[in-house]
Amino acid sequence: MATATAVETKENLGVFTNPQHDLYIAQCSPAGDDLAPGPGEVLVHVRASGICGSDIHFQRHGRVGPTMVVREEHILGHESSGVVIAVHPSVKDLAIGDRVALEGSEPCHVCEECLHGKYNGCPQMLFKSTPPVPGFLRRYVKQKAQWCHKIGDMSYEFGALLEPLCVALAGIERAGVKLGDPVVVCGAGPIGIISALCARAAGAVPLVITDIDANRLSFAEKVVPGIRTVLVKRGEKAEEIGENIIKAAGLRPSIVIECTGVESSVSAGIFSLKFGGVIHVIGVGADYQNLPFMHLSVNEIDIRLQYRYANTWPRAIRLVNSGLVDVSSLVTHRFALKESVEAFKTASDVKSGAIKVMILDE
Ligand SMILES: NC(=O)c1ccc[n+]([C@@H]2O[C@H](COP(=O)([O-])OP(=O)(O)OC[C@H]3O[C@@H](n4cnc5c(N)ncnc54)[C@H](O)[C@@H]3O)[C@@H](O)[C@H]2O)c1
Ligand SMILES: OC[C@H](O)C(O)[C@@H](O)CO
Ligand SMILES: [Zn+2]
Ligand SMILES: [Zn+2]
Repeated sequence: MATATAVETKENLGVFTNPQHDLYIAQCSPAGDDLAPGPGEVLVHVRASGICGSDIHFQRHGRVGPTMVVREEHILGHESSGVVIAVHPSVKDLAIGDRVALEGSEPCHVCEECLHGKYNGCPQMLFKSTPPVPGFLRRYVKQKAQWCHKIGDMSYEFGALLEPLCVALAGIERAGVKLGDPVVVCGAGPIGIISALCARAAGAVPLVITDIDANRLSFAEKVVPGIRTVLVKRGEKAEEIGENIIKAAGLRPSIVIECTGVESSVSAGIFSLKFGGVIHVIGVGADYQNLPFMHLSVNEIDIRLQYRYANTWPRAIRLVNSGLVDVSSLVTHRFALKESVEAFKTASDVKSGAIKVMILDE
């Protein structure tokens, strides 16, 4: 097996933010002699990376929640795929030329959560792009072979979309969606739309999606066959939104998959649910939120939440390859690595009509 020293490389460039909220492209590691992968590692040329809402959050607000805080120069990106360009001799199951999707997780493998297969709860987790761990938004990255998922001849863009699909799959599993379940998705961003695609594939019917942005709802109607929409007006009471959801669905749903993290949207989802229903919250938001406690109590509504995913990639790859979950319409904008600043502007501007913005490198 060749090592990185045999590989011809261009300048390694990364997409950075910092505590001053700048966004810039600069030289980054690994470079030069450091490009050679270490034991258990491969060197990957990152070919496609999606911009996630949390990348925008880290840049604009400097943090996600109270613990994930940008305290120094920081490389963004955790929705990436690429091609293996060098392999350490200890790695037996990857070869130069393999296309791989990169999983950002790097857990400890020995704690209780890891041993029980819930490595997303690992207290020692080093998650790429969650500060202080640098992300994948760079040209070259060294990656443990274990966290490279082979994607065969799948396109790099689809490979990058596997990450938000994994978020949605973990959501569908924890929400417990079954054939014929009436399901509501709150928020028609990428996570909401992919969750709706997954819920549909899992047999949810009827399927409703909400948003405050009419364009996002139109987009959802185009890509998720048969979905019904509810336009939420700013300042509208959660109870009213709940009623509108029930009207659109024609009944009280049994499951809400909440993909905004906005307090009024979480409450609206709760008010729409039937007795014994489940609200599964993927969205992240304010550190403390008010919920309609007594309504939850007298309706025996279960609240579940989610922190990323575990063991979802193989399933996501099968779903995309089989066409059961069609992610082909989600990418609305494409930029080259050197245009990343523009890419972030587009992804953060609601008026751009962006759903998923991809950063590509040749
Ligand atoms: N739990 C996890 O592991 C995990 C993983 C990935 C993303 N997330 C979170 O999931 C959420 C969705 O991600 P995304 O990339 O789709 O984000 P996004 O910001 O693109 O989408 C959120 C959507 O919610 C809509 N919205 C805002 N307020 C609303 C309201 N009151 N009612 C209805 N809709 C409203 C917005 O218009 C937008 O379309 C984010 O909070 C993100 O940080 C969580
Ligand atoms: O880091 C906190 C983020 O919300 C998650 O890691 C998420 O974006 C993964 O897709
Ligand atoms: Zn993300
Ligand atoms: Zn662990």
